[in-house]
Amino acid sequence: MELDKMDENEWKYHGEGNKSLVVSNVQHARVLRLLKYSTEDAENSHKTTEQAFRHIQNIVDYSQNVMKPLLGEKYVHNGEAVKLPLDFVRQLSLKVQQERPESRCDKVMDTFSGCALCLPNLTQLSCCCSREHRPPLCIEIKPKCGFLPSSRHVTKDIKNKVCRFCMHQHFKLAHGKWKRLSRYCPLDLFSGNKQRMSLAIKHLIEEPQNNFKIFKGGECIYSCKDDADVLQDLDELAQHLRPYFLPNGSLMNGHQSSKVVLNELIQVIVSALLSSWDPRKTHLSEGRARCEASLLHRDLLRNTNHCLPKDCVLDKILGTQMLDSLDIEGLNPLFKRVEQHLQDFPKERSSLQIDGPYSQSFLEKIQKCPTEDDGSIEYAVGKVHQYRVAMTAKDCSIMITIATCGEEDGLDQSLEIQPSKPRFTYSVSILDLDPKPYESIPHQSRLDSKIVNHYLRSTLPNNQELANQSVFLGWDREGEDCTLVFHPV
Ligand SMILES: O=P(O)(O)O[C@@H]1[C@@H](OP(=O)(O)O)[C@H](OP(=O)(O)O)[C@H](O)[C@H](OP(=O)(O)O)[C@H]1OP(=O)(O)O
Ligand SMILES: Nc1ncnc2c1ncn2[C@@H]1O[C@H](COP(=O)(O)OP(=O)(O)OP(=O)(O)O)[C@@H](O)[C@H]1O
Repeated sequence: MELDKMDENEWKYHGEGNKSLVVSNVQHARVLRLLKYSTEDAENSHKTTEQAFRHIQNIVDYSQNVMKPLLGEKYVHNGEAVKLPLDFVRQLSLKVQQERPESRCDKVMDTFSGCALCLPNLTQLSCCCSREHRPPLCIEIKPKCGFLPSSRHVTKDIKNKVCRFCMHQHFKLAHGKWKRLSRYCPLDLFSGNKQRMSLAIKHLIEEPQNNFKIFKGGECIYSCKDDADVLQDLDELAQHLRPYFLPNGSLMNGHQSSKVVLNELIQVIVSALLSSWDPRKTHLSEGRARCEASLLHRDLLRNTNHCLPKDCVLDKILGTQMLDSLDIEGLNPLFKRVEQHLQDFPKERSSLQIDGPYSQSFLEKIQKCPTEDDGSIEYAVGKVHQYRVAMTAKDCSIMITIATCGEEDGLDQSLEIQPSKPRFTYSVSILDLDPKPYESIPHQSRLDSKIVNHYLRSTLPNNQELANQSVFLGWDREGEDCTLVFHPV
């Protein structure tokens, strides 16, 4: 890529999240990830080129030096910070504007700094040796948090029974973020049990929200529609997938074939998520792997063995998420200890690496953090760093890219679901591995209370937990909507 000869016509809109907008190159398997600002402070908060470049370099360093060692070399692509001509970035911003979903237009793309992150396009296969030349399929899953907390600091028993995602669904529905509840439960996906995993993926397909997308040849063919009233068209999706999963000339009729095709897709996703070269298993603790809100029959939840192949992508993500060992409720006092220490010794902010640099020594602070609280600032900082890394792992996405291949395509990585079925070459990657800001911890604490209180109020009206704890009624001042809540004493 020649940075001084950038042409906006060679790039197109690819997708976006809350913090960044992504464009893909029409010829090469590369994307540019540009940061976004909220429209209110776009004028005031834009950074100088040097500051923006440092910010993006921090993301690269964090991916490379912190997340890659934790998640595994093969899954993480840290990318490269680049400086682009301002004219190119402005033209690009105008070009992509009409493609952007309305729900994301509360933020604008950074057109001031010219800085971006250049990454491989993970919807393409780097070595696509398929002889059939069918465009690769890519399945993107944002799995979210896959375990229940076991921390003794948790004050609400419901947090030991129902997972954060399932509780959060009710809060999101009430606040208009989504129009329907998703039946997906991350604990089913992370269970390692193929039946539970298949059901989790089926629920993601039914209601993708921001947790599931499919790309074909780099184009997004399936995701949550901006008009969330519209139900997903599964037959249309199956039409796209049919050539990959059903042999030519299959006589199956429309609806029947859609079911078969989607089922095959689910089996391929499960196999890719569980694929590992390591024969060992990670056993999951029973109590942390079952969510009472999951729709699965209790017997299935109870009678299954919960384990993940060691080093499969789910094992790596779950292990990193579990660095949050204290839960936000146990972390909060340690965050306050760090805050107090920084007030007393502001110069130590840099040696404690509160805002980076995300170097080898940042990783060491995480890995060498004492297991018991010895009252030290080192313990508190280590736990805060661990929590932030766990937050990144709770918000990352998995990309599974597959292409059909024949018997003769001697491939290193291939998925064979059953000998009679098509074989796929595949790659699995993890994306969106940005550091979560230290300053966001108080927000996490407030959000946690809001989600749990809302869940208790909305799903369990005569809830014993609330009844036991409430002595007087008051207004939740943290809530944007000033909802009536019970205050524990
Ligand atoms: O807090 P959560 O669990 O709602 O996660 C946020 C995500 O919402 P979700 O629940 O996945 O729809 C949210 O995703 P959406 O904007 O809702 O697509 C972001 O990923 C946000 O991260 P960041 O602040 O942009 O770095 C995420 O915030 P962090 O908590 O990871 O900072
Ligand atoms: N390297 C990549 N290759 C292909 N597609 C990508 C790549 N990076 C990002 N994308 C696409 O762009 C979308 C937005 O990227 P990303 O998730 O990094 O944004 P974000 O703003 O950080 O998200 P969040 O809302 O989680 O903060 C992704 O969901 C994915 O579809």
